[in-house]
Amino acid sequence: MSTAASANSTAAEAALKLGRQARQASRILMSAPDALKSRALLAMADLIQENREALQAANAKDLEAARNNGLDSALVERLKLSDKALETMMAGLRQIAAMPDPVGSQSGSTLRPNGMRVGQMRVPLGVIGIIYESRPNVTIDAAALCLKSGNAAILRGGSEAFHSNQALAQVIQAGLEAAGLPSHAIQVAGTTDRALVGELVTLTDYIDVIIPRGGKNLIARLAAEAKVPLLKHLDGNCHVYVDEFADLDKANNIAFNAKTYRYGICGTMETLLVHQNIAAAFLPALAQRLIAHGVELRGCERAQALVADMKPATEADWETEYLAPILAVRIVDDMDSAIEHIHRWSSGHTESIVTENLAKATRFQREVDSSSVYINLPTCFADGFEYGLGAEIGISTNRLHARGPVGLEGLTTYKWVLTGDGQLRG
Ligand SMILES: NC(=O)C1=CN([C@@H]2O[C@H](COP(=O)(O)OP(=O)(O)OC[C@H]3O[C@@H](n4cnc5c(N)ncnc54)[C@H](OP(=O)(O)O)[C@@H]3O)[C@@H](O)[C@H]2O)C=CC1
Ligand SMILES: N[C@@H](CCC(=O)OP(=O)(O)O)C(=O)O
Repeated sequence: MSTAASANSTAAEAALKLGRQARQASRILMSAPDALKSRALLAMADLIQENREALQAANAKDLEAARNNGLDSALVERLKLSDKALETMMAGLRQIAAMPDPVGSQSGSTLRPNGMRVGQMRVPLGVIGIIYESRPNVTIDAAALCLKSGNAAILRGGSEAFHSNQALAQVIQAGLEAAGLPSHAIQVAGTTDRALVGELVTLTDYIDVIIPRGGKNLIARLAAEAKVPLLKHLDGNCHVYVDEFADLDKANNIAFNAKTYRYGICGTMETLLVHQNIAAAFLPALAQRLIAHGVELRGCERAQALVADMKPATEADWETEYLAPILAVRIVDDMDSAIEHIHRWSSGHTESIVTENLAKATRFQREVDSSSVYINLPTCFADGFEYGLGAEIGISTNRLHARGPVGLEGLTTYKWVLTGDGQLRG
């Protein structure tokens, strides 16, 4: 067997093992009592606290390798298990433990003329495979949300976070054991081999949904190879449109926050659209503030005429998710042109309008077809915790079955439940 063929057969075996174990665990997890699931989550939070040093030591290995490999600073930042990141992870686990269990809740009960009752019951999706970026907090957020919603999970994080994720896997395993839940309920892939991803996405007997969080490279592969349904969490080419009726101070702060809160997250504004009537009054001051903060601006000709230090933007800039201190700027004739630009170039993640005109704001919110559409808010609010979901698996850019930040409810589906008293059909 050639080396490549042998690597693939190893990946196939590893994927099959993960899938089988997950399916077995999911049968138990589907009907596990909330008290046990919450006990496991609280145990994981305590274990993070107790193992802070070991977790940060594992993370230090990843950080050193990342710096040696010249990883971009925004990406190094999201890789870091700082004290604050650990605190946030523990808070998230405790918060999710305290949330109501969606599994088993019933809704929409109606009484049919023949006396039978028809309703719906929330049930887990089953086994979820998650392929995500090099961001260790996602390992805990995803584990917590999947467990609480009764789903078994196979987690495949980015290769730069390998040591951190292996250390977190031990915390997850110990937490499951402490609650007497199957240890395969949440499995963290023990390899960075991308061949495993290729195998996992074909395991239709064992995996019900794959959630890919990532960029164009990942999705190109999955679009070609996946047989398991995908709940895509893809790139965020997000826009802020500053309308002619905007409060300019408010708009300045919103645009600045949308770009600079964190450059590496998918909710970061990548293109600013400005109505021509307020461009001269608005753009130079914001540009000065952004440039002083280290942001490079690339603009259309009209924007360049207003800001000296602006490079020319090309079509590639309208399309690019920089995830970096770079912002594309375009002056538009009116709101319709802004919406047209968004529909042409947006990735359907998150967009925002800044205006004091309620009618225009409402029309923008209705007509822009992205998973989240804001009025007078920065796009970096695209986050499950900020939406009150406790945490998020990510931001779904799918149209089905969940859109935007996906929390517990997004990880469930429903079954119809009917109750009668011997009614017969026909
Ligand atoms: N909508 C959302 O919720 C989210 C969207 N994103 C988007 O992700 C992108 C940035 O993250 P980034 O880390 O660069 O994403 P990547 O797409 O490079 O990586 C994400 C994951 O996919 C894996 N991967 C990438 N390409 C392949 C492939 N061809 N075959 C198998 N596995 C692959 C990576 O593994 P490996 O480590 O081997 O490269 C990693 O685990 C941005 O576009 C961002 O907006 C990110 C997070 C959440
Ligand atoms: N929603 C999260 C970010 C999610 C996300 O995709 O981040 P990243 O992995 O940096 O692209 C937040 O706002 O912190």
